[in-house]
Amino acid sequence: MAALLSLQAVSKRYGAVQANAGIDLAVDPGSIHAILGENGAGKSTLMKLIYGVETPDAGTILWKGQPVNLASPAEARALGIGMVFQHFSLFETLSVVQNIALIVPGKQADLARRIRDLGAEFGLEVDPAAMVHALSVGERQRVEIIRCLLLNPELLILDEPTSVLPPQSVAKLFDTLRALQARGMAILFISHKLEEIKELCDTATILRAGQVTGRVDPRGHSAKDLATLMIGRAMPPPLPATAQEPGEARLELAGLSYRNDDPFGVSLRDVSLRVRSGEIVGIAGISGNGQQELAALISGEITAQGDGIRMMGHGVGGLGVAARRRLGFAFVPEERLGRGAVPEMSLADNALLTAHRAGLVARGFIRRAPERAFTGAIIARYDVRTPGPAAEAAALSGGNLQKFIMGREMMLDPKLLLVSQPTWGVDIGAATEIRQRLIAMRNAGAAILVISEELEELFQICDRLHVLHKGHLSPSLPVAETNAEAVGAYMIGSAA
Ligand SMILES: Nc1ncnc2c1ncn2[C@@H]1O[C@H](COP(=O)(O)OP(=O)(O)OP(=O)(O)O)[C@@H](O)[C@H]1O
Repeated sequence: MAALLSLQAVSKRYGAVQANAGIDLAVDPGSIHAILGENGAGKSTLMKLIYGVETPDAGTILWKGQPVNLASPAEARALGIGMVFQHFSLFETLSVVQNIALIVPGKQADLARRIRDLGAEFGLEVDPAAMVHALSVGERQRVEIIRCLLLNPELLILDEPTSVLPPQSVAKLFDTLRALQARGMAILFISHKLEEIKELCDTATILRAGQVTGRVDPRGHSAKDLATLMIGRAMPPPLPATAQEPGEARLELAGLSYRNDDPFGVSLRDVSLRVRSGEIVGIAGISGNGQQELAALISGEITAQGDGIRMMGHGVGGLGVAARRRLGFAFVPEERLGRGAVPEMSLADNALLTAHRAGLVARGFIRRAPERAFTGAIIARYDVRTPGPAAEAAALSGGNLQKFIMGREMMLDPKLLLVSQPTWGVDIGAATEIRQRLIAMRNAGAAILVISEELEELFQICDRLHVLHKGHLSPSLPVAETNAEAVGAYMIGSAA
């Protein structure tokens, strides 16, 4: 059987970084082919070459045996290649159907119907009339996947498609992908979740530092083996999360309600929550159930009237982000590009954005040497793979940017830390390290609130959990006394 797509000795360099070096790859029709590798290994770069976003410096790309020069994604799409990116490319001020109509031909009414049909068939439900800015990350991803499927591609590239999906949707997505595979579609699948790769993929190509270091059938290897192949060394052992007596309350929400005027947003009802010094509290739930609103209310991006929110003992309902940060609050938002970091600014200037109080500014002037030193320390401590503090945030691989933002906020040594999706897109070695650092911060007395869709992660690091469902928060569930089924029942609203 001839390969649908093959790459021969393909290379791509960005300045000092050899992102891909002499890569050979063959993708057969009807196969689900995993690309594995740690953060910065060159996976996204390789996919961009295949999708015509970037052009290789050397090597050949063959489509159905014919050499092709893909000068743009439009050319790749015309051949039958579709791609869903790690960072989404939707216009926030347009509706779902308007976004899709930009790429997929057809009348909007017909498209809306096809979006609903595909959604129902593949478990990718989304309201075609909803405005994109009001959608959660998980919902936006559904829109991206639907947009690709509407063009009937022969090869579908998915760059970490499951990183923001709740477990139920992952299972549904896998059913979708298997159905597409059964129709002969080839799928290139990037994921850091090794269990998923074992479950779904029939081939895996492993990249390390831009080169192919292995080709395996993932079904015949344990997740541990795959991790070792990927990172070139054994995994660090997990840190035991020993319980300790929590101290004073650092965050208190008392009967907080928030009416969202956006018809597609979620209103919060009577939310009560307390996070004390020395504990990690998790917010579980499927995205789009009020997580964005809750995070914005706690961070101060939305200021609520009244005294429903207390931080470090102060009523902060009317205070903005900067005033809350001055009390010792730090925050990692869900969207790393745009809100967590400014893409076109250097890492050093991105560090300055929230860490300016860490001695980086004097009398209104930026102190460049301390700024570089602070940024260098984040890079070293959090193993951010980048040429240095002068690199643009947008040039970092997804996982490395996430490590940078997490590192920046954790280096501030906050009294209270709010983190949304702490290990989104981060490889398995770095994810273990980030979780260990969160536990170490807790042990040193920090109060930490983690919003995550990954139940397994929450069970690993949290002392207590709440579940957010349709804007309503469940009672506090001590992790030692609950299990995934009980939490799952709250997640779908079948437990009161
Ligand atoms: N536009 C760019 N400019 C400069 N360097 C870049 C650019 N894009 C990628 N790089 C660098 O190329 C290397 C490979 O990045 P790539 O995004 O392909 O990694 P990845 O394997 O997809 O990582 P992740 O798992 O974190 O998404 C990284 O060192 C990255 O910093």
